[in-house]
Amino acid sequence: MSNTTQANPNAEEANENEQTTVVGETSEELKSEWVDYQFEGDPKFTVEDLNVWYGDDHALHDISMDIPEKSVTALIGPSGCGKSTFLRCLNRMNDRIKAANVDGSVKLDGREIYQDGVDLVELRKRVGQVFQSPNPFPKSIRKNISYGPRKHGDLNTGLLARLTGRDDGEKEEALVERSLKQAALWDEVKDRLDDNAIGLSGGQQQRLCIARALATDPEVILMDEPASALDPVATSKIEDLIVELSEDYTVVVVTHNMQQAARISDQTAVFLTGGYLVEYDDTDKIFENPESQRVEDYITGKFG
Ligand SMILES: Nc1ncnc2c1ncn2[C@@H]1O[C@H](COP(=O)(O)OP(=O)(O)OP(=O)(O)O)[C@@H](O)[C@H]1O
Repeated sequence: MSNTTQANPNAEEANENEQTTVVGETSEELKSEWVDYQFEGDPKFTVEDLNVWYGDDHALHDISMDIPEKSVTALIGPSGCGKSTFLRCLNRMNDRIKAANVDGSVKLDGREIYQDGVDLVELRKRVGQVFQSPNPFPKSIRKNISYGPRKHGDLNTGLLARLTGRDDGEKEEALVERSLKQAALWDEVKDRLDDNAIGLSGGQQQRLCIARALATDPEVILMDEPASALDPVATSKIEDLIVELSEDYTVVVVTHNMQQAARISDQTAVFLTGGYLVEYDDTDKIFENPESQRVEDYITGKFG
């Protein structure tokens, strides 16, 4: 059929231009090379042809990328380019947004998460999330940690459990201690576990939220601007923690702070305006020698 020619009479000329483009953004072929990040080890996530719409607004376009396990992947890019939308696709949090429509494939350990029959509670247990502003429950520090495992039926505590002799009090103590230690908060709160979490500083609250996410034994932790509401000292603690956690967990972090991405991540994906993934590579490569001119302009602060 000659439909293509009719629809785009300049197609031949365009093709010629593409072939002569060296570092141009018009070459789809080059673009896909820039996002074809090769790494050793297994992918935790395999994302293929992912598109997201909010009503008529096409927020993410044909995103394909593998995310390696037990490492830190940073998602960077200007405001509104779709970083949070992408992050929410990894544990299907977009399902909660009525206007959101997701098309494409996201596999976790090789198994499709966008298919009928996926247990979303189980998925979100495996893929935990920490948000931009610390949001502890207005409960004791201890209860913030034990809430998730209790909800998932992994911990029996409370009056009924005590009355029926199935109280997991000791297990709870161990879990609270382990999670708070993992989140580098134990030493600061061990003597006040029954105090309300709202009384903690912002940085402590955010580490408590990380401890809360860890308490349900996730494999992946998604973080959306986890330090943007914190002062430099608290930010530095969160950054150290992220690097430490990546020894055992797969961490995917959205950040506006490019120095932070450079400091903490192993690989960086750069999204640009309109919801396109433009380049994805080792963090050193992205920050020292990116392929895309637009990525270089963004990183050097020429726009965004
Ligand atoms: N719940 C929603 N309903 C409608 N549109 C949305 C919703 N969430 C995001 N969008 C739109 O989708 C696009 C991508 O937004 P998203 O929040 O994913 O970008 P972002 O890169 O994370 O931005 P920021 O860095 O400012 O947080 C934007 O145009 C935004 O307005």
